[in-house]
Amino acid sequence: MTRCAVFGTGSWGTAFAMVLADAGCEVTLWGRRPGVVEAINTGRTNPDYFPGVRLPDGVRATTDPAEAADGAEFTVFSVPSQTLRGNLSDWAPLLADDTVLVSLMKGVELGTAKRMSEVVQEVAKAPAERVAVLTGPNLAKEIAARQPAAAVVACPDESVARRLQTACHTAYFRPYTNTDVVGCELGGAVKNVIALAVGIADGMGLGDNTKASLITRGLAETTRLGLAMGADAHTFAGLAGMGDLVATCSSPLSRNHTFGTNLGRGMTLEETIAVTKQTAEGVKSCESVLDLARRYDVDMPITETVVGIVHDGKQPLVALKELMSRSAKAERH
Ligand SMILES: NC(=O)C1=CN([C@@H]2O[C@H](COP(=O)(O)OP(=O)(O)OC[C@H]3O[C@@H](n4cnc5c(N)ncnc54)[C@H](O)[C@@H]3O)[C@@H](O)[C@H]2O)C=CC1
Ligand SMILES: O=C(CO)COP(=O)(O)O
Repeated sequence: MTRCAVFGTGSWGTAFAMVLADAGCEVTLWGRRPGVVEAINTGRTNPDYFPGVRLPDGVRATTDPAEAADGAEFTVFSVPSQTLRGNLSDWAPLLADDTVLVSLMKGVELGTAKRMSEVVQEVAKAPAERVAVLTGPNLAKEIAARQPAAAVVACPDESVARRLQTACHTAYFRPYTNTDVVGCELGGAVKNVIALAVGIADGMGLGDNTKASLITRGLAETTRLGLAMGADAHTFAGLAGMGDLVATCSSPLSRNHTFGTNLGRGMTLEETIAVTKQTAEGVKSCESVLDLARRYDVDMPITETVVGIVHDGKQPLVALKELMSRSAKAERH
């Protein structure tokens, strides 16, 4: 039986552990909080994230990272992007040389502007061919309810992507393979920033034309950055790009969307952070995405606007007026 380790008992770590177990794997979840680990092992549920959802028998949990990592063919990471480097420094010595390292995370590291697979490669000293990412329109609560969804598993070594595809393929979860890791990761990280923008617009009471325009132009700026970084344009028209934008920008389940809505309704940043219980990656990653845009000399006006509102205290109405008063352009430039 395929053994998997999943580091992180939050929303997505737990739901993806369920997917792996439903696909026939034996999964050990690592969690830092003993109460959650105990509840998973004895109550067969994760009450903090999915109360009432029974976890498959193939999932157990531990607070011991060595126990989680032991014998894992796939080692999956699902902690907040900004803590991964610190976490993985502790775990790296425990990981087998041949385990496939899988990132579920949709963020870009502050300061270094590195994608999560780059952080994994660097800290675990693993070649790119042994590092994979999983992304796409996968709101954890819907996956935990076993509603049908598709995803992308990306790795430069397609045979590794195929192995991961098999490991997480169930009747309700349909993963496709891709070798464009850069495009897949950027799609996931930048859509969180665009979801903040759409949420802000929703909170301001704006309608569907505004939403569609932000999604479409958001995809245009994601693609521009991706092309500058060597990604394949087709990736952005797929599940990692358009697919995840549609899910995240339209769903009240999205933490990024909800975060933006609260800001758009007039909450301060501090008030919004206080009511946000789970990880909204775009709040920090909007700055690192803008950092990438500057490093690659790419124009990303929506991302810039989000940074202005979230970090520089710009009023949404003022920011929106500035965005709309940019010079007229060709749709493709
Ligand atoms: N929730 C979702 O629907 C989806 C989330 N993702 C991505 O998955 C990643 C994880 O997000 P979620 O599980 O949703 O977040 P979450 O907030 O639900 O869970 C995060 C987990 O990390 C733990 N954690 C927090 N700080 C930590 C630290 N310093 N060291 C170690 N562990 C720490 C928390 O205790 C929690 O178990 C993010 O990058 C997110 O973008 C991707 C697809 C879907
Ligand atoms: O990535 C997600 C869905 O694919 C989840 O989005 P949020 O992190 O905004 O909840």
